[in-house]
Amino acid sequence: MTTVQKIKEIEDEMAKTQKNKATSYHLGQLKAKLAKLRRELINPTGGSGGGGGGLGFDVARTGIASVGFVGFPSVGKSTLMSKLTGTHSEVSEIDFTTLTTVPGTVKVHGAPIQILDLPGIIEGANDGRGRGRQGSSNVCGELEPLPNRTLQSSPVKAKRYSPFTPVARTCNLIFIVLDVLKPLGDKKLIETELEGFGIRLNKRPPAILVRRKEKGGIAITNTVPLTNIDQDEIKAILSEYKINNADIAIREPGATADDLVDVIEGNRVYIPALYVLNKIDAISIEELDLLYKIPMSVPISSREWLNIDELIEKMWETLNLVRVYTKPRGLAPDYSSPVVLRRGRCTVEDFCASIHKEIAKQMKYAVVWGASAKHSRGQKVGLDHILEDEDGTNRRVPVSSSV
Ligand SMILES: Nc1nc2c(ncn2[C@@H]2O[C@H](COP(=O)(O)OP(=O)(O)OP(=O)(O)O)[C@@H](O)[C@H]2O)c(=O)[nH]1
Ligand SMILES: [K+]
Ligand SMILES: [Mg+2]
Repeated sequence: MTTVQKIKEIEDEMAKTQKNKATSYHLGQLKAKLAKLRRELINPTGGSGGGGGGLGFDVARTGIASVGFVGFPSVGKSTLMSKLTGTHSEVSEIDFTTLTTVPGTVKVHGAPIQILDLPGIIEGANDGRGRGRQGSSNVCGELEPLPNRTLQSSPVKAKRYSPFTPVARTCNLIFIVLDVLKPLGDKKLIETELEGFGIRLNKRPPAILVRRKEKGGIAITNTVPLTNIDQDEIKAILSEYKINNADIAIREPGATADDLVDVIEGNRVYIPALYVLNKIDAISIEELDLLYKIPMSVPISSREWLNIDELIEKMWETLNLVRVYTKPRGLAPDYSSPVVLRRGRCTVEDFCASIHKEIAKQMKYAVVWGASAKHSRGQKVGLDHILEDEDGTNRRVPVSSSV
């Protein structure tokens, strides 16, 4: 039996098992088994991660942040990418027009952001057409066009896997591009596809600690009520992973068995996602009103260039970047090309490192003004000072250097 067949078998069994006290141990076991099989699929040779590996598609990465366009064929990913970045990516009404990842760059508020136009998601891993999964022959990411997918096919019968999804794991933001003229169920199918690759959308890592020990058995503590997972499930999962001695601390409200599996597997990536609802030029105002109810979504028309400003603003907010303007001594700050840092990695040291790795070593202090500084005329700060968006700092950070 192939891994894909084994996965299908477990999924079928889970679908027909009702969750109750008597079945929770069994369900916990199945969830852990499923996660292990999926890991094999991401990374067939074993080992860690699945950050792309042999299945990924190498593309030169530029800019401080990247946005990957994920979606079924012909939803308008390339139309959007081409117009947004000015980089040509073939557009046509024929499905699977884009066969490799096409990178481009768009400058938003002075920050260069890489856009990755990914090929349309493929269906049919179960019947052997989902290339890239079974062997290593697909490492270059080349694909032949496949016949049009059937829109009505049920999610259980037609599992869709794309060998390009691993690229999505490395993005800072994912645009799930949907065609508003097609069934909304496609949203769920894409989410499931990405989840299968260890991608968690619009979610934080669960606050669950698993500390393995040499001996002493299993000790479970929880600071929140366990509403979605019970002791049997926890035990089944631990046993499936052959964890016999460990302290488990659950602090995540509403933690589930899947959360626990995620923590044990450890190779999950947590990426924000926006749902880009394309082709609104082809629907009525009443239908448009309904679309606005979908959380984290932006209705647009890439062909008619409608509502793109809102999309760019949402993209900017969600990327949560920190711009730092540098100021040469005696001159006005340079507002045109900020140093762009990512939230959580935006100390003065990170700032220095992004210019030159030697700078931090020589630096005694930096002068910073803006939201993170105490006074408007500038504050002397050390390497560990955390910068805020639109802060300014002196360009000649090293006191001694000859920059
Ligand atoms: N009505 C309408 N059609 C659009 C819009 N955006 C794209 N299209 C059309 O949809 C078709 C597919 O567009 P592409 O940009 O090639 O779609 P894609 O998602 O890149 O497709 P693949 O590369 O095959 O996965 C083309 O005929 C486009 O002209 C839109 O906003 N409105
Ligand atoms: K297309
Ligand atoms: Mg395309």
